[in-house]
Amino acid sequence: MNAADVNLYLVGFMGTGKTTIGRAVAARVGFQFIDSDHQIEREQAKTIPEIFAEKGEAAFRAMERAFVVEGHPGTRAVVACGGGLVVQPGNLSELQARGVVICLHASVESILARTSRFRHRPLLEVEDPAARIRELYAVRAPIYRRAGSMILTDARPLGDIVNHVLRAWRHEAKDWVRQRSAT
Ligand SMILES: Nc1ncnc2c1ncn2[C@@H]1O[C@H](COP(=O)(O)OP(=O)(O)OP(=O)(O)O)[C@@H](O)[C@H]1O
Ligand SMILES: O=C(O)C1=C[C@@H](O)[C@@H](O)[C@H](O)C1
Ligand SMILES: [Mg+2]
Repeated sequence: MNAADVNLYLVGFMGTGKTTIGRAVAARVGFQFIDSDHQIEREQAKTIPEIFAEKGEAAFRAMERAFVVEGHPGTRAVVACGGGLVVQPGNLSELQARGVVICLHASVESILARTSRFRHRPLLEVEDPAARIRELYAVRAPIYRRAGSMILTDARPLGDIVNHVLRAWRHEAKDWVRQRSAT
């Protein structure tokens, strides 16, 4: 495969900017943009809060698993992954086999500010969302660190973050192709 066609998967905690950055990066390179949360909502004809309330988190995780295994194209896609998608065993290695994985990162303060504006993240619908973010981030941090190169999205112009992601992706796509052709 040509390095210029390799998929990009954006992973990371809620509110780190996967959807926003992913859409902008896809537009820059003319790739298809896919968001796992949006695709699941479309397929289920329900919002994520409705899925969590009516079917439970475990059912949502099974939908994410199905998305990873069969829900997206082979090449030329930028995929924004739901914040908990790589926490489920096996999903990260599937993504890494299909393209470059980059992890977006942000401080608890930024995440809190960005997620408090909208109420569509059921895991943060608690009395003390800051404590919940710290708690969840602590559990997930080792998994996110393993996922791929980390790009900080705090207090930086969106265009800078997009350029940084593009550079990291281009660089890593060459290694990704090299490794695959060596095996
Ligand atoms: N670099 C940034 N600076 C300021 N605001 C940002 C930045 N990136 C994203 N935002 C804003 O933060 C909010 C959350 O961003 P976004 O929905 O892209 O996050 P996400 O990582 O996709 O979250 P989730 O995992 O819940 O889907 C949005 O309102 C977006 O406009
Ligand atoms: O971090 C998480 O577990 C989640 C993140 C969102 O993208 C959604 O997938 C959902 O709200 C769960
Ligand atoms: Mg998103």
